[in-house]
Amino acid sequence: MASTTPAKTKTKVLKFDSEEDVAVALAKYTADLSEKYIKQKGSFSVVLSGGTLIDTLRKLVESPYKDSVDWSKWLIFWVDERVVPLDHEDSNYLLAWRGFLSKVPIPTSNIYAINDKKSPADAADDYEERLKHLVESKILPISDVTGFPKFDLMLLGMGPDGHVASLFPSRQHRYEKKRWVTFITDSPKPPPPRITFTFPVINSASEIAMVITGADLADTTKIALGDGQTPGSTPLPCCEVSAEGELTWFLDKDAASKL
Ligand SMILES: O=C(O)[C@H](O)[C@@H](O)[C@H](O)[C@H](O)COP(=O)(O)O
Repeated sequence: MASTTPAKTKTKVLKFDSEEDVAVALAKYTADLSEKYIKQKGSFSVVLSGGTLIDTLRKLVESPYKDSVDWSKWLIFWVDERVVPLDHEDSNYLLAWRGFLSKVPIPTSNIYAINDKKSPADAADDYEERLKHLVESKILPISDVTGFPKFDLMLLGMGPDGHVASLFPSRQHRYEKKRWVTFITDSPKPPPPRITFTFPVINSASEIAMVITGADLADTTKIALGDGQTPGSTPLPCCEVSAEGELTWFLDKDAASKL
């Protein structure tokens, strides 16, 4: 199989005066990509995270985008999900449903939530199988570069410990190279059971937005963008993110304060 590390990622770092400005810019960026990919390939596959990302996406469900985006062509996935019932307060699906998905007309059949009746291991297998089925049905393409599925846009957050998705610095599954989706039963960030895309899948995306706001992320942002020192000998997960097309960092003033 071809290398899982794309040759060279184009990285853009955008700094904004406030979280509100990040939200405005993120909505325009996402709506522009939606138009570009729908024109190019007839659909737009978007991979969501949990955490504050959904709130930062809030401008996308307002005017003008609420009416101008062709929501019928969107496909929604999760880069990671907590293995809890979909109506549980900890569910990333529920978070996204309340803050985003319930406000726009994305067909329900295009929303790929996890199977919440399964154990973490089985839920990861099930999600990977469903992705494979979408590839076979030519709904999702495979990257020519890596051989992993290629999503149009991944919207990622980051933890102060440098985790992205549910790939944590101190957990071995961050090094998974073969699976598309893996699981963890002892996440250091609660709740403990989670499934997550692996780096080969994340790094095969056409576009990735790292959406980072708040002073508690300033040190990690400095490390991730290469100006600081990584504590310990292995790079933090946030330093391993790359995209086949473009990686764009959206930072507010607080997150960018140590750059
Ligand atoms: O399920 C999750 O917990 C998330 O997907 C996780 O990867 C999140 O994106 C980061 O922890 C950042 O979270 P905040 O945006 O809340 O800081």
